[in-house]
Amino acid sequence: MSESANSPHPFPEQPLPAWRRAVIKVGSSLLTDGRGNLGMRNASALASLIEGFRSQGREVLLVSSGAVAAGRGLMARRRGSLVQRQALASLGQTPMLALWQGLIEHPVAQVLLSHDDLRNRRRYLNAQATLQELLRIGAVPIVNENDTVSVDELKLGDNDNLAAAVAALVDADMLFIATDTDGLYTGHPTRDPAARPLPRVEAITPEVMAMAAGGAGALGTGGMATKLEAASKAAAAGIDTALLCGHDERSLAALANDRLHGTLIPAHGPRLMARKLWLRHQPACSGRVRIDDGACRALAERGASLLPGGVLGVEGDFSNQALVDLVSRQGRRIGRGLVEYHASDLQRIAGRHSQEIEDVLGFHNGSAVVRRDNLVLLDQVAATMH
Ligand SMILES: Nc1ncnc2c1ncn2[C@@H]1O[C@H](COP(=O)(O)OP(=O)(O)O)[C@@H](O)[C@H]1O
Ligand SMILES: N[C@@H](CCC(=O)OP(=O)(O)O)C(=O)O
Repeated sequence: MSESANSPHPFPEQPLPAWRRAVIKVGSSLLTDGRGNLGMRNASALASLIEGFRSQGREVLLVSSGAVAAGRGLMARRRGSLVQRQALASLGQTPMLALWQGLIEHPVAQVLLSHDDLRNRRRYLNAQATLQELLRIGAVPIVNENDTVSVDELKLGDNDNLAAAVAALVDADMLFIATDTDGLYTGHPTRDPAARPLPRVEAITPEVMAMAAGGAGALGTGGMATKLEAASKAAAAGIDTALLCGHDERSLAALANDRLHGTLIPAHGPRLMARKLWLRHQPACSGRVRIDDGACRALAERGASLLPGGVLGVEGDFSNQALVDLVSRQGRRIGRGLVEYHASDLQRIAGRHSQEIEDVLGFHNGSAVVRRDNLVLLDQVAATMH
């Protein structure tokens, strides 16, 4: 097949940025037919591509949708209510994984994640360590949402965003989102006769998001909108994203040669440490720490750690390692970070020299209240929060 039925106008070929570790996200539309039966054809071509990358010494993680659609095929059921879809995901997950296992020669490893796993610092670090170890031993991790417990994700069709989160989690260089259309068009590719291909998108502006307003295909859930959200998060994390058609032979052959027929959304800047990304994407803080002008300057201008001497006061009851907002004397939010001391202990060492911590508290968690590698400034936070 040279041109997808969902892609009325071809995309020009362009070079891909160099990459060594990539996340490839495969949508339900590529793995199942209209009735939800799992299909070998596209999966087989994608598996060959993955094997080709592996033989070049490159690392690949797969984020695969298709569990709900496969479960639906098994039970000959419509998607139904949320709990019915969760049950279908549970039924369809094993056949979906078995499909990949039969096609990928390297060992494949099932990884089920929910957004909560990425929100909780300890679970996040555990997931990161497991994925790194799987890559180290040469396995291909196959990630999906843990649909049994992920209520919102099923409603939103969030595997695109999950793929961006996984790419950041493992410090990937590249995020490939393979779907049933060639890339981003200026309007819905089959419903809008004026829709034109966009081979490169520098920034996901509201105007670009509006192009994806047409919703998802028959089997997918998020449509282009969640793919653009994912690309925006990846770009902010310093990761390039490519949107491409996963059932177009020409597109897959080009990819094997580091060329793209699709949409490239380049990274905005250098890659950020995964730890800082995690800090940026947390929705809420447990408390506030008010800091003086000298501390504000030291954080902003010198990238310094926050020391107890710069702390004016504490609001909220938080434990050590909680995420707190750092605010100026006037109450302006400066940044956020993981705090080394419990709120009540921090209150007692506020304004003191680091050397006095042990005398005051009887113990010592280090000289900093928030260490520089556990801290992000507001302009960095604002860039990706929504
Ligand atoms: N501007 C657009 N450009 C390309 N595709 C679009 C656009 N707007 C909506 N779409 C739809 O998004 C679909 C892909 O998303 P989705 O169905 O969720 O796939 P997947 O299952 O791969 O995640 C396309 O088939 C297309 O119908
Ligand atoms: N976790 C769900 C996928 C949800 C989803 O995001 O689907 P899709 O839009 O096809 O990527 C499943 O395995 O069916």
